[in-house]
Amino acid sequence: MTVPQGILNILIVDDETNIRKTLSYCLETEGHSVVSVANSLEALKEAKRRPFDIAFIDLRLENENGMDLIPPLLAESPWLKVVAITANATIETAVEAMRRGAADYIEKPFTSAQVRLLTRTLGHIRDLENEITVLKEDRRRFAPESLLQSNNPKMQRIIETLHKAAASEAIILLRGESGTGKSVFARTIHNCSPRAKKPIMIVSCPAVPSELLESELFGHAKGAFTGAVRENPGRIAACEGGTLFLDEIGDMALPIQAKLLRFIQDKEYERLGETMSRKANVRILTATNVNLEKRVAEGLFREDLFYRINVISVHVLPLRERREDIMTIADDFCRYFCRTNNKTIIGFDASAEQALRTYSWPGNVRELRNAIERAVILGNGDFITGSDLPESIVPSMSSPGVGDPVTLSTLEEFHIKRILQKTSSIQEAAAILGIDQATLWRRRKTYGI
Ligand SMILES: Nc1ncnc2c1ncn2[C@@H]1O[C@H](COP(=O)(O)OP(=O)(O)OP(=O)(O)O)[C@@H](O)[C@H]1O
Repeated sequence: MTVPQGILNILIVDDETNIRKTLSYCLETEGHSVVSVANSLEALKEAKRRPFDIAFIDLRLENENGMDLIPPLLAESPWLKVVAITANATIETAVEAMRRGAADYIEKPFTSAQVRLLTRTLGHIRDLENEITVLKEDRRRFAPESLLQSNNPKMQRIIETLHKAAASEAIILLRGESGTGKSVFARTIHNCSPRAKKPIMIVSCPAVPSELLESELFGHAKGAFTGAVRENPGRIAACEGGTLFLDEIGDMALPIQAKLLRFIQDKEYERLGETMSRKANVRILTATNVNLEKRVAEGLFREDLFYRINVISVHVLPLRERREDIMTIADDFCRYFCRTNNKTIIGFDASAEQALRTYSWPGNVRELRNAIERAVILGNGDFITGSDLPESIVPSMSSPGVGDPVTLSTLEEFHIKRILQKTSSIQEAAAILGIDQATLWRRRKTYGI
């Protein structure tokens, strides 16, 4: 279990001065901020004044029942984790405290170690809850409905197909250039499917070295290979009941393709280093930005697997082929990055709009997103201007050459862009650049290409 790093706000409600002192000392030495009170009235007053994460409540307060304090405290702070302190715990008292909303209970006399352990566990739960709130907020900001709209008739048909297919169990193959939003579509398909409440796992095939991809997907037993110091259940097991999204499936090595085919056909697989077959109920979504038919013809992709994953195949259009969406998406990003950077920018001036509308966007929505984020951060006025946009999208700007007064990373970005435009697969581009595919994948994410 991970120990929470955050400071917790803790309330202690106990009529015994000694208990208040010992508990406070124990929790404060752990770095937490503690407030201790002797009765319900003071407890409620404190809870109105500041948000607490955990409350230790003695069930036997001087003239009152601590049990009665639990519901009003929770009404004030629904996230609060209440620990009931009992003198001689009976199952009935513990059950009653839990029924009223306590998260746990501790019996007197208790040790500092018990208190610390309990606090860490509850703090860990609070951390997870906070994380979920942040993720939900992120999801709300990028709500599928607002994301998946297009002014382009072809894209509208594609979106409609995906909405229909989402409800089924069908494997969907998302095709399209890098950065067109295939992963965004995959998440949306999952979120619109009956599996929405279960996890979606995303595995980007080129991002994981080939020799590790098999164990990443299917898991491994302890000692299955050098370095396998503990067992790993794998991503398939981790998204039981949910969806597994295999990004850039065209880059998957042949031996792993064979194992994936078996899983798709039989819903069965084995962990690395084990002979026992395991079952899993997982829907597969895939994406590729390479020509899979060509890879089949070259013997690099199994034909039988290709037919299996090519049930519903959708081509997500590059941004340059749906220019009517550029300004809508740019406006959305502008609003989003203004919120996250506390800026108030009204929109784009004519020069910026002209540049955005005419640029070819080889990095598609990803490149547009990066350009707008940068412009929002750098922009000073009410409007984003052409000069706030990256040099690469302003037409008059020529590519930097070796020896020009530019940074190494600018040169690298331009060079990688050029090579990607000239080559038909990631492997080919990586081979020319002299770096491995995983490195190229990371560079593309960094530069938004
Ligand atoms: N319709 C959209 N609305 C808002 N943001 C989008 C949209 N499509 C893509 N994006 C953003 O663009 C970036 C690239 O999207 P995504 O990773 O889904 O592309 P991809 O086609 O899967 O790329 P790759 O093939 O390189 O994995 C992400 O930051 C994503 O949030």
